[in-house]
Amino acid sequence: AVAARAGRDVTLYARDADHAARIAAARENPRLPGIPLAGGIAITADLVRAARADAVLIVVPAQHLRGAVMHLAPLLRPRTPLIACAKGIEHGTHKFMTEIIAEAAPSAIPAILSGPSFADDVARGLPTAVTLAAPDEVQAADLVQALGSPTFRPYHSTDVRGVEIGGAAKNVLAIAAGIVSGRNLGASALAALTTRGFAELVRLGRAYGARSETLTGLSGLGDLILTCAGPQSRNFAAGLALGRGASPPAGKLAEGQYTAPVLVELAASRGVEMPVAQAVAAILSGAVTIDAAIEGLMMRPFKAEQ
Ligand SMILES: NC(=O)C1=CN([C@@H]2O[C@H](COP(=O)(O)OP(=O)(O)OC[C@H]3O[C@@H](n4cnc5c(N)ncnc54)[C@H](O)[C@@H]3O)[C@@H](O)[C@H]2O)C=CC1
Ligand SMILES: O=C(CO)COP(=O)(O)O
Repeated sequence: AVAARAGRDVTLYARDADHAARIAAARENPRLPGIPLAGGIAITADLVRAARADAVLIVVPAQHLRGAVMHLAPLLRPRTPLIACAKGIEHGTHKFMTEIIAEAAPSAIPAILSGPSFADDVARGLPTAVTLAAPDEVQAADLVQALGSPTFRPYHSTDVRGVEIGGAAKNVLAIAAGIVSGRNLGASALAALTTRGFAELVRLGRAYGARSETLTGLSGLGDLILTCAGPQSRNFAAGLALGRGASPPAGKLAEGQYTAPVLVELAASRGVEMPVAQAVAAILSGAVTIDAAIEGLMMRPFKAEQ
């Protein structure tokens, strides 16, 4: 929808032919009900046709990115920008989204699009600002020109890893924010949790050489604020349910559930303290109860704020 609004010729690919046919007939994606697809958008289940593009946005969940890119790679023209829109870290390999693209499609140009942007808001054409990062600044700026419009404002960046860390970490922290709300711990606790969560995100980012303007920018602090604000976020909603002693809503992708254990492993491998993320991972694995995790966070030794 964004690319069409920016004047691009757009092909929307779905791997399931029946699903593609239903979207084409209804001119609406069932995952975004009530939002008509712009007339010019072509729908296909033919990957060869979809791959004949000047640039590709890949919007599969993080743990499925490698598989999707492996199918796509042999069909792409060399040096096609492949823009990952997923937020996460691959299990087992600890790889970020653009690292997976670089491995699975070595002749493509890896890029990442991230920032505070609920699909529903973006598709409706509500004002949105995001970060688009690629290793080469001219390439990143070209992609911004191709996708930007009066309602969608991408900022370009070359800090690919900083953008990826913000997007992956904020989902885990949003689960924690949801838990705090679900447990009725109050607005003060939610603000404290979000702020100390941000300190963790920054620590991990710094360990990877991320720029501070990225971590405090749209893809870091910006997306953390959005996702920790309420149940429109699926990650927050998952945490909210857990906090109330229920199961996360079925059929709603909460990437933070998959990212949490990998994020904790990654942080440990770099000697970075991430107690909130650690608590989320432990709650999700059943290693601790929510109340014990909260007590554990509050009982940590007092220290200087950093
Ligand atoms: N929905 C949102 O507001 C936003 C989502 N994201 C990120 O985008 C990523 C995807 O999320 P959503 O689109 O919301 O999830 P979703 O669950 O609504 O849709 C994911 C789609 O990918 C398809 N899929 C899964 N594996 C596939 C494969 N191997 N090949 C082709 N298609 C495959 C699924 O069938 C599904 O239709 C996540 O990493 C999420 O964090 C980022 C910003 C906003
Ligand atoms: O990443 C998002 C907004 O920027 C979407 O958040 P959820 O996946 O938690 O719904």
